[in-house]
Amino acid sequence: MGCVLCKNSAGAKDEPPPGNLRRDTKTDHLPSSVSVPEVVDIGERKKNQIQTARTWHTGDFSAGSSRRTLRMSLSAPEGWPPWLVAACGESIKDFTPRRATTYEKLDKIGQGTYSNVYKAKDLLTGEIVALKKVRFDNLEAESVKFMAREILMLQRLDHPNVIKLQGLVASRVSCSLYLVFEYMDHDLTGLAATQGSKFDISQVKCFMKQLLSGLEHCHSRGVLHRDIKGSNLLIDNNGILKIADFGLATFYDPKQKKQTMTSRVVTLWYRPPELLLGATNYGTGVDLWSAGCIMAELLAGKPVMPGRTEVEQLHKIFKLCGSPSDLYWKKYKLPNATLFKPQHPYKRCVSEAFSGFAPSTVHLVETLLAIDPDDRGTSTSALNSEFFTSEPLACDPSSLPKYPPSKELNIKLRDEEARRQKSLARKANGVEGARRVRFRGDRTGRAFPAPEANSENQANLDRCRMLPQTNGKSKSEKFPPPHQDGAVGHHPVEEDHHQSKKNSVFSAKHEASFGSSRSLKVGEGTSMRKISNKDGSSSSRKYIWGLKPPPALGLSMDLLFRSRSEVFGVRR
Ligand SMILES: Nc1ncnc2c1ncn2[C@@H]1O[C@H](COP(=O)(O)OP(=O)(O)OP(=O)(O)O)[C@@H](O)[C@H]1O
Repeated sequence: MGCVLCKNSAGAKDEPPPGNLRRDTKTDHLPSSVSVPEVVDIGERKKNQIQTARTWHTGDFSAGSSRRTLRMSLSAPEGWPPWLVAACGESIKDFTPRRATTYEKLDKIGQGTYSNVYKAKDLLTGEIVALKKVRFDNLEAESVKFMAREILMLQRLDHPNVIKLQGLVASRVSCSLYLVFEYMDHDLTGLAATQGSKFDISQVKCFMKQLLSGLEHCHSRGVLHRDIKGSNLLIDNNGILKIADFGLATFYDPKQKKQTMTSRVVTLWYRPPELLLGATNYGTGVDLWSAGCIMAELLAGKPVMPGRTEVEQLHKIFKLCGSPSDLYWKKYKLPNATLFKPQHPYKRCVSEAFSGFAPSTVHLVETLLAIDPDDRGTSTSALNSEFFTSEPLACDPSSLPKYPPSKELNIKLRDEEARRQKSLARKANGVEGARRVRFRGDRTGRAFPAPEANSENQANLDRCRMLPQTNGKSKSEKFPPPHQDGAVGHHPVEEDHHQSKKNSVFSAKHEASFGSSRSLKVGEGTSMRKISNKDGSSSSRKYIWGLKPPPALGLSMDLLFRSRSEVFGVRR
C-alpha cells in the first residue's frame, strides 16, 4: 500500500483524529464541474489509456478539461492527489486524507470486476474495516470515473440500510485508491449458501424490509442502484442488511421525462425486461424488479431466473411472468421489440409457481415482478403492503442465526477448489476417483453466485461484436453501447418454450426446480445437451453454434427458441 502524497501536506504528518474520517457536512449535489458518463464507448479505450497516462500526475483527468481541472485543482481540498480531485471534485472535501500505512490488511474478502476487497484493521482506532481497492487497469480514465461515480453516489446517501463510505486512501505512487467501508461479515449470496436451507418467512420479511427501506432512501435521494443482487447486499453479524456497490448507480430525476440512460446495467439474472428490450428511459422500477427477483430467490431457495444470455433471460422472464401485452409494446415502443416480441403469448404463472405461500406473499412477488414497470409500485408501497403487516411478522435482525463470515467469494473459491480436486482425482484414479470427490463436494451445501453484471459469455459477445480482445476488466467492456450488442440470437438455449410448466413451481415446502436439461460446453462452438426423451430415457446431443452468421434481425423469439436444430444444426 502506498500513501497519500501531496506537495503541501506531505501526507504523513497531519494525521486525522482517530475515528473522525467523515465530517458532518454532506455534499448533496453532483458538482456541476464533474461529469460522470453513463458509459464510455469501447472505441474510446485506447484514447483513454493514452489520455490517462498523460494526465495522471497532472490531474488533467478528463479529455479537453484542462481549464476545468485547473479550476478544481486550485480549489482542491488539501492533501488529495490532483487526479482524484479532478475525478470527484468537491465531494471528497468531506474526507481527510489518511496514509495507507495506518491500515493493516488482514484478509482478502471480495473480488469485483474492478476491485479487490480486503478486511483490514484501522491501526489508529483498532476498528475492523473493509478496504475496497479500486484497480485502474492501464490507468484508464474510465475506471477512475466509475470509481468517482460510486463516491459521489455514496456521498449523497445516509441510511442504516445503505453502506457508509467512511474514508478514502489514495496513492499517487501506485495509482490506486482504497474506499474505506464499515466491515460486514456476510453478503446475502454467501449467507444463503452457508444457511444450507431456505430462510423461513419471517427471516425473508426481515431481509426484504431492510432491502426495501434502503431502496426507498436511495430513490428518495434520486439514486438508482442498477445492480441489486445478493452479493451486493451485505449483512453484518447483527443481521443488519446494507445495500453496497454503487459503481453502476446513477442520479435520476423522476420529473425529467426524457432522461436517457444506458440499458446495459443490472446483473443478468436480476435485469428487468424493459432493459433487456433496450429501454433507455426508465426509473425506480428497475431496482424493484431486482428486489422482486431477490424476494423470489429467498422464497424458492435458489435463483428463479438464471439465464445465461439475454435471449435466454428474456425467455425465462416470459415463461414465469408472461409475455408483455399489446398495450405494453405500444406504450413503451422499445428498441428490441421487433426482435423479441413472441408470436404466441406466454401465460403468466407467478401465483402458480409460488402457490404454497400466503396470498400476501404472492401478491408482493406479483407486484414486484410485474412486466410493466409502472405496475411495480414503489419501495414505499411495498413496505406498506400486507406482506409486512401480516403474521408472522418480520423477525428482529438480531435474531437471525449467526454464522462465520460468508461471502460470494468464498463460494467461488470453494467451487474452484472442488473442481481442482476433481481434476486431480481424475488424473490420479480415473473416473471412480473423480466421482468420489464430486460426492464430497455436493454435500458442502448449495451455492448460487450470480454472474457478473454482463453475464453473457464474453468471448461470444466479443466475437459477435467484432471487438478486439481485451483484458475484460473495465466497465466499458462490461457495458458496451446497445448498438454494438450482437448478443442476441445465436446462443444455445436451455429449454423449449413448450416444455411443461411443472418444473417452475416454487413450493413453500419443496425444493424448487427450474428446467430439466443441462448444458455443458465441450469446446469452442459446441455444446453438449442432455435431452430427456419421451420414453423417460435420456440422451446427449451435440450442438454446433456460433459457426453460422447471426440470425437476421427481426427473427422472432419463437424461432430462436423453437428448435436449435433448425438454427444451429444438430448431430446425434
Ligand atoms: N463493506 C464490506 N464489508 C465486507 N465485505 C465487503 C464490503 N464491501 C464489499 N465486500 C465484499 O466484496 C465483494 C465485492 O465488492 P463490490 O461489489 O463493492 O465490488 P465491485 O468491484 O463493484 O463488484 P462487482 O463486479 O460485483 O460490481 C462483495 O460482494 C462483498 O462480498
